[in-house]
Amino acid sequence: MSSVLELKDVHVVHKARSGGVFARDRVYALTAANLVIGPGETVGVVGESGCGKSTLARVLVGLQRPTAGTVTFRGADLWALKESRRRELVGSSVGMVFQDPSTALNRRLPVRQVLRDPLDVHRRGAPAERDARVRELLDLVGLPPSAADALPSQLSGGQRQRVAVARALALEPDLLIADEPTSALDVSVRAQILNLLLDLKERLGLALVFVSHDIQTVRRMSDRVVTMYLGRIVEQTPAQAVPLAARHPYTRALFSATPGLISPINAIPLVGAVPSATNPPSGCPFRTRCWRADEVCAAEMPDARTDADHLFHCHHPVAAGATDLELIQERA
Ligand SMILES: Nc1ncnc2c1ncn2[C@@H]1O[C@H](COP(=O)(O)OP(=O)(O)OP(=O)(O)O)[C@@H](O)[C@H]1O
Repeated sequence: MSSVLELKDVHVVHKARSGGVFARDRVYALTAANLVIGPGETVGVVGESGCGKSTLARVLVGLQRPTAGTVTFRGADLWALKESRRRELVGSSVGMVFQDPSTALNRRLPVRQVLRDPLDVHRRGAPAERDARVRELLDLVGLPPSAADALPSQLSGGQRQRVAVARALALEPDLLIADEPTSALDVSVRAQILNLLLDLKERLGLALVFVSHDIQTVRRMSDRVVTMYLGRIVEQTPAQAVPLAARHPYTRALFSATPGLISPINAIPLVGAVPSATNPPSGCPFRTRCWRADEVCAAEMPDARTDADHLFHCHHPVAAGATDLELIQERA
């Protein structure tokens, strides 16, 4: 498959922020991540808080340099490039929409300048063409031309997020990364922003990576669901087959706990807390909370197993099509 972007065996290790017990403590934010984003594809990323979703998003948009592994944009090894070339490649291939448009946009600049900035930095077209592009971008995200004169603080949260989307699209990227793009917005405008992203994706043929706590929305929006646990991608499932076709016990538990899906009352319990990312368990990261785990899971990280376009890391996967009730009974 041709790819817009590819991660191969990517690791991100941070020094622990103050509060780590020892100065040498390391946080394993992303471990051995392999991911291929195809043209026009929507990939949804799910997992509990702290599992590495934002770190993955930052790697995908070239904001986070991996500690190890390769990030390939349009066939080029991103971090092997000179800085100027890397900035140019990232700028023209990928746009990012952050969680909170109030902090993501410079409050002192009018919207016109917010949108012109990437065009100026990357010297796109003559000045008159840049102004025309600003008008085009506003139209693309459903804002009137008069919005160009407003300061971000004069706009509503939903309008600000539209400006943020327009800025992300300024250089005509192939890929848009949206990290929790609606969680800072009023419930009433969330659907509008999600619909805008889907509409733009269709009209512009964009690939979209959508990170969210809201797994129902991820499932609805995506072609493929990527499940993360403690810094690892543990499963990649075609979205229309989630949750019943998911084979990783964690994906099943995560989705069964979502109201409105399959069994809102009889959720598979996720017992215990996520272990610390400074001291992840040996073997499979989920094994300390998994009802199927045995000594093999403690000894070895499971290799990727594939089944058509489905991929999972588990020594003891659940049967495809097993119901939540069956899994709850098995667990009891
Ligand atoms: N700059 C950093 N320095 C130290 N640790 C970090 C840094 N950035 C992230 N981490 C840690 O790396 C792990 C992954 O963080 P990340 O923000 O990617 O998770 P997340 O899944 O996006 O969480 P959330 O859903 O709460 O936003 C966490 O343990 C986090 O505390």
